[in-house]
Amino acid sequence: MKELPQRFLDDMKELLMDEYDDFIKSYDEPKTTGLRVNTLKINKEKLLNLNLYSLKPIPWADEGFYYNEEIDRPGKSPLHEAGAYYLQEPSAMSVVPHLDIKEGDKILDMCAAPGGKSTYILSKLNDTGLLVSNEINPTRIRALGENLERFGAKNCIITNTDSNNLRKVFTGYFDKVVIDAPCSGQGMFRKDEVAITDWSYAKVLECQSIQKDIIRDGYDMLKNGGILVYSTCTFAKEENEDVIIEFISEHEDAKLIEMQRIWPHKASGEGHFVAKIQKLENEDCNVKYIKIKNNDKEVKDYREFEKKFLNISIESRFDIRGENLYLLPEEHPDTKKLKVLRYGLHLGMLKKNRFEPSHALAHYLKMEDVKNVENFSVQDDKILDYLRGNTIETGKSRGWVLVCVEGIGLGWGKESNGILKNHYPKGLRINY
Ligand SMILES: C[S@@+](CC[C@H](N)C(=O)[O-])C[C@H]1O[C@@H](n2cnc3c(N)ncnc32)[C@H](O)[C@@H]1O
Repeated sequence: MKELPQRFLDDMKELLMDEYDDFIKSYDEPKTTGLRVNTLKINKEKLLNLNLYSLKPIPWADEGFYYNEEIDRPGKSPLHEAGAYYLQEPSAMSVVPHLDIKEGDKILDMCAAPGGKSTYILSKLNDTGLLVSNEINPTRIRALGENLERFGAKNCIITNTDSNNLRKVFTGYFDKVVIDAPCSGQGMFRKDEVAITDWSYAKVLECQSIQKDIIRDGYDMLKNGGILVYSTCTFAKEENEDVIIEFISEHEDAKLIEMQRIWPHKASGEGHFVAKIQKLENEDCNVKYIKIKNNDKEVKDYREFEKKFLNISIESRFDIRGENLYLLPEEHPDTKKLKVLRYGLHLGMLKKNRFEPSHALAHYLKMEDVKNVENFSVQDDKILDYLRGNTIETGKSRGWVLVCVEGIGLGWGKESNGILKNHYPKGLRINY
């Protein structure tokens, strides 16, 4: 490993005192790796029974497991492509449990890309409530979009803006806000040498200034009694306790519920800081809602697709943008002042006299929701062939078919003359 910066070592010595030597020794250990089960798609027992990886439970996350990257490759599995789990650094899984999510909660993830916390929130919401998943960086937001799509939830809006713009739209609205703040990334040193090269004390102070701004904005967006969870993957006190203590001292009605650290020399994880704050003041909510139009005529082709190929009928909460048909979330705040990447579930395209289902819909539907299904075991090479973009010989001619792995939707195929034409998106096809 690269040499650690002297300023970092001096600060850690001052902070950790007698524990400092153990902390430094932890840098000789291999980095930890984890996966988190998406309970919207598969339960833990089923994944464990498939016996694919050497999984060990992560103590602070019910859905989380350590895997051994020397022998396991969970990122290269059709189950990963199907959104059955998300690969996440184990200590980062400690954040969402602090939100104590209840079904129906309205939640904001303010710094969301690539989606570690947002995907966990979607599993916990169990397709109820609302998640607004925001990312300021227009490049990083692409990975966020793909990861959230794979998780297959309908009540989700993805925005691309800063905390100040969000605050103007959502003051006093959310039950829970999570701020996984941009930080100087000291907890990344063991897994990424670039994090060591990029680090400087100036960066600590620069991040602290951003952190102070975004925590204020995040707090304004909570309703009375709402919970804010602030986290970082850095060890610097300046970016953790100092930010929280200054914030609490400036907000009489903010109650600090807890602050917790995961240290790499005390637990199996790269390290994380989490603070939980409750808002005990009334804030007028300024949110307006989108008016839902009656568009039965425009969605006629979609309804025909539904009758022919699905066993369910989706609620009439449609939004049509050009050829694109969306299902609005149950809670549908008006976000026209914000840059929005995704507003609810993309159902597909309204083409001339026909409807073409989207990849997002394939991830959303359960196997039993669809009339025509080709379901493969994860060990079957045909599923890899499908993910590579190849056609499948089925001997049937049923039209739209949902291709599944272990009962989880992966993507569409269109069947005619005994051949299933591949509709797995070109940009997502695998090369292994
Ligand atoms: C620690 S990462 C988030 C990781 C993510 N929560 C996860 O679990 O996958 C911090 C994110 O904050 C974003 N960010 C940077 N400055 C920001 C700002 N002023 N407001 C909101 N987000 C910001 C960064 O682009 C980065 O994606």
